[in-house]
Amino acid sequence: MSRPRVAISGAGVAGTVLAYWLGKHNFEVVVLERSSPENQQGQVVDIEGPALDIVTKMGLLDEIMAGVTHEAGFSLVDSSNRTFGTVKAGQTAATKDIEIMRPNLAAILLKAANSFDHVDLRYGCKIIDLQQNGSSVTIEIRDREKSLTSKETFDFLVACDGLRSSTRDMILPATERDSCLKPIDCSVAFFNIPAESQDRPYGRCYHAPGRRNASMKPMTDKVSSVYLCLAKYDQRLHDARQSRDIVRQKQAITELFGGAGWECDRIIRGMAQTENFYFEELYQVKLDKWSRGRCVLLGDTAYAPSPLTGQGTNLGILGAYVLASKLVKQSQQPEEAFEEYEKDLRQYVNKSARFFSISKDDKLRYALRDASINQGYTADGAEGVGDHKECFEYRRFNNPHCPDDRELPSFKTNVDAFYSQCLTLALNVLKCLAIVMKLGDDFFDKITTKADPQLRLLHYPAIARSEIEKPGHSRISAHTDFGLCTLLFQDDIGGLEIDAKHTGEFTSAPPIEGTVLVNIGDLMQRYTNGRAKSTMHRVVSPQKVGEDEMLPDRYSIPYFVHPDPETLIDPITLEPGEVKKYKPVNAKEWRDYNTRKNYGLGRDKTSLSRTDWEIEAS
Ligand SMILES: O=C(O)CCC(=O)C(=O)O
Ligand SMILES: [Fe+2]
Repeated sequence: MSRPRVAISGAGVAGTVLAYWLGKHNFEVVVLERSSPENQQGQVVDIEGPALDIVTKMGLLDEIMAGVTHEAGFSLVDSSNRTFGTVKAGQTAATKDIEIMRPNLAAILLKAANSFDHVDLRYGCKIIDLQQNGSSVTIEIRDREKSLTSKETFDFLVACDGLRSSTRDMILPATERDSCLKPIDCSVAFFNIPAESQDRPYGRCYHAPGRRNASMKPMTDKVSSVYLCLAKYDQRLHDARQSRDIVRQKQAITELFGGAGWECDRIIRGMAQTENFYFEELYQVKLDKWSRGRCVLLGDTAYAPSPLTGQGTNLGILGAYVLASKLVKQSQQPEEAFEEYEKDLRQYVNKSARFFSISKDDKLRYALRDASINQGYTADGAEGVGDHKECFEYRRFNNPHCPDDRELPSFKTNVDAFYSQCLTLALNVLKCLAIVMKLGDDFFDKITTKADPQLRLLHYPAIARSEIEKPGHSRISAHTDFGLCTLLFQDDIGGLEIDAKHTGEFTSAPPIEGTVLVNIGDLMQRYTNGRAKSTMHRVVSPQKVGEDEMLPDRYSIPYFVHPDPETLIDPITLEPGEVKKYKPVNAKEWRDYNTRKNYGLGRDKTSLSRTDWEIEAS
């Protein structure tokens, strides 16, 4: 049997790791890279979790360790370079154990892939057309150096030529080409500038007004690496990006960051001189399916989490390894191998799916046990047999039943990072609510200094429509949330419905890309003496259900915002003679009471009678 012949477009991290593993298993591999070897771009990347195990298996750990940057940690600085906080390496996600310059990592991986005779790396080569039939893919390759165009046939093709992959455009149907790129309204530039003594040992990060951020990391004695970021859409930057004109891009950035404080003027002077300059508007890539026939997508080309997550490299390495292992097992049925690769890897791309995919016994090791520590796993049926869901509750202070990063690689780190972002957003949402309710804009600040809100990862397993539409059944039945407010993140399956005025009439609240839904909770209703009404909501069948009449898995993440535990929620009256509609409640007792009630966990131990706690549904 002849060995399988595979084309890989893109010699980045994912492409070279794949070439290595397929080469090791005797595949004939042709890697096509449009740029030249010395033209590898990129700044610092982290390697962690399963990706670290993979490079270790490749025997590359020592070489990678020799090339790591030596950053002692990260300081937050003000406009005069005064430090107002430092986080040492290893204490946070900001400085990882293994941080390496992307071009250095790429060179190490490339050398490893190149060690096999039957791996052929071709630079300056671009795929300009492709055709596939049921058993092979024929691609037309343009070799820039030789000014030649040739056609070659392969058993399959793997596209991993980046976020804006042109090979992907040839593989996907026209309707999906642009729609898979999701802008996140954030632009970044990175480049190196001459080092100065203050650049080490700590990386430094400076926030300037107007959603601007400048960060610097120590690289070598000679150079430091700079990141500039604007966290909003900007027309000038957008036009400059579209023009592909580096002079114009540098000009737009100079206008934006010149005079912004800290070392921004030094940075701008350095940027004017630097050759290694990269500027990009950030996107995520999201696709329902990563393969078409004999062609498959890998790494950022298929699933780009955006560079801000720091996960792109790790997912690229992991994806390449998983794809190689499936192809080695099933080289004669690549379509099946592609499906298995996708099934396995999606768990890592969708972080909450990662937790729910472990065995039920393992999940139960992290079970929620105590209402006063509302944290841990709850299985399908725990909140009543009519609901069809499983949850993992996560808190920042009371978090004893959470798998650590060794038990479930990267899980806690990822959820933690997301949790902090939610907390910042939640406190800002509360501020807005306080302003509109004329309570004074720091009203909620005073009662959220040690707040321990609850992030809930929710999984609604795939289920037949007939099952969910039986009387008394839903994905989650109609209810109000019991905290102050809830930030609700949903995937794109749909099915959430809302009855904001408690009239019994529900309207659909479909997911809107890039938005977060905010529910008012019962505690806010009590606190505002009924001025703000808690949002009644439920999750039922989505408006469109596939021909098989099955509801697919649905994932959502509510973030329930609770005040400091000792807060007394005594209704605020604003009008003369206004009568309080609710008795005062202690925030912790309220939270415990409702948790116990929802999960049927033990008896109510408070002195108040049940009626004191209930909040009317109308
Ligand atoms: O999954 C959803 O969209 C809603 C979840 C929810 O309402 C809850 O967990 O309280
Ligand atoms: Fe809810």
